[in-house]
Amino acid sequence: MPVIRNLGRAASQLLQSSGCGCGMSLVPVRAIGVSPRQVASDASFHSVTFSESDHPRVLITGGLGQLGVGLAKLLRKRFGKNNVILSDIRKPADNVFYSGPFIFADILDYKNLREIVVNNRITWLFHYSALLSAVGEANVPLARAVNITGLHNVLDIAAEHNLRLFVPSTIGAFGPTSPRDPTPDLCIQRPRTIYGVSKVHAELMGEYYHYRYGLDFRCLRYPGIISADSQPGGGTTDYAVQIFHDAIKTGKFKCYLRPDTRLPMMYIDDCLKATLEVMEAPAETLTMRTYNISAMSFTPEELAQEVQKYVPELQMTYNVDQVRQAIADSWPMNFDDSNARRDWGWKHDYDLPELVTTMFSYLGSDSRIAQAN
Ligand SMILES: NC(=O)c1ccc[n+]([C@@H]2O[C@H](COP(=O)([O-])OP(=O)(O)OC[C@H]3O[C@@H](n4cnc5c(N)ncnc54)[C@H](O)[C@@H]3O)[C@@H](O)[C@H]2O)c1
Ligand SMILES: C[C@@H](O)[C@H](N)C(=O)O
Repeated sequence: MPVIRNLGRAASQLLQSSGCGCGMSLVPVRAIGVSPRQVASDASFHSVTFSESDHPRVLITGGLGQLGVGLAKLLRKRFGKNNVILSDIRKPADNVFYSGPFIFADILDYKNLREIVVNNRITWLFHYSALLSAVGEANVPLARAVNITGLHNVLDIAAEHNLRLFVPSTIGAFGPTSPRDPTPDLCIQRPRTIYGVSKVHAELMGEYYHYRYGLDFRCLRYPGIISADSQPGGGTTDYAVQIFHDAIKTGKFKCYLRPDTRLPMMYIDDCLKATLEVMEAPAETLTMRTYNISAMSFTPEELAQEVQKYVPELQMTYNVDQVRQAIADSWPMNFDDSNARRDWGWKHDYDLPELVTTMFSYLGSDSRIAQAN
């Protein structure tokens, strides 16, 4: 059992050399068939040290959802195709499979995830696996497992292997007792969805691991994200993507939120740009480890008016879904992201008109609109 012997040796060396005796530099390592042990956060038997000039070796979990494929594309452009591994528990489409490394990774399988990190010498991990707000309410036990147990696996592996870890949070981490207009970074967070509860837990656990074990944890609270070439995975803000597809295909859209429901939203390119920027920001510029980011806020009515500039005949009707409406009514209306703008220079590129123009230029080319012109 050489690995176990090494772990034991490292732990006892560290305990002996720990100056303050308070164990602050220890990271939690799970049992490998024996009782849990502690090893130095800079233990070298699993992690590989890279020089400053080397590219990170990246793993993206839950990478086949709305955001992961776009993130992989951006990171591969920056760090090289083979330095970015996309993973999920689903089967990738051909174009995704052939665009760069893809691997099966179930975040609930701790040992397999650990093996992937070790064998591929991962140094940065983007943890995208999650059940979003609406699907989470429909299956609370699964959401609890994926969003909370899965996060625990990722945190322990990241701490053990000195990874830089990005975990996205969300506007959904706030609740009805939070200030909603605007919502600052630090305020009451009492969300009423399992999704929101799990994201507050992720923020707090990540920050705790940062202060307790030195984990390089970075987190952004995303607004609802709008993308043209990927579908949302079952959230409350999905209507703002679907409206474009339905307007183009049928000229009609039935919205499940009330016309005056205001929520913060963002175009995917801004979201991914912010994610890379905060991961590359020098640690000393980060006065916090969890930041709000913002670009625009609109209601279904305002979005419809903007869409009607491209599809004037769009017929918008409303059939309110009580579950999603209650969620939206408890979320921020406007997001205060002044700390991100001050600390690491966050700046969005897309406002509402720019977003709508971009969506139609992606989706509109072989649509009814194009045929009519
Ligand atoms: N899309 C948004 O509007 C938005 C907004 C705020 C925050 N976020 C966060 O960004 C991240 C990515 O969001 P998304 O929209 O791409 O989500 P998504 O729902 O589209 O994709 C999530 C992915 O997780 C995978 N997954 C589920 N169970 C898994 C498991 N056991 N192991 C590994 N993978 C598993 C799913 O197969 C899916 O591909 C999530 O953490 C989400 O909370 C998204
Ligand atoms: C806002 C976000 O976290 C996600 N799009 C949801 O609606 O659940």
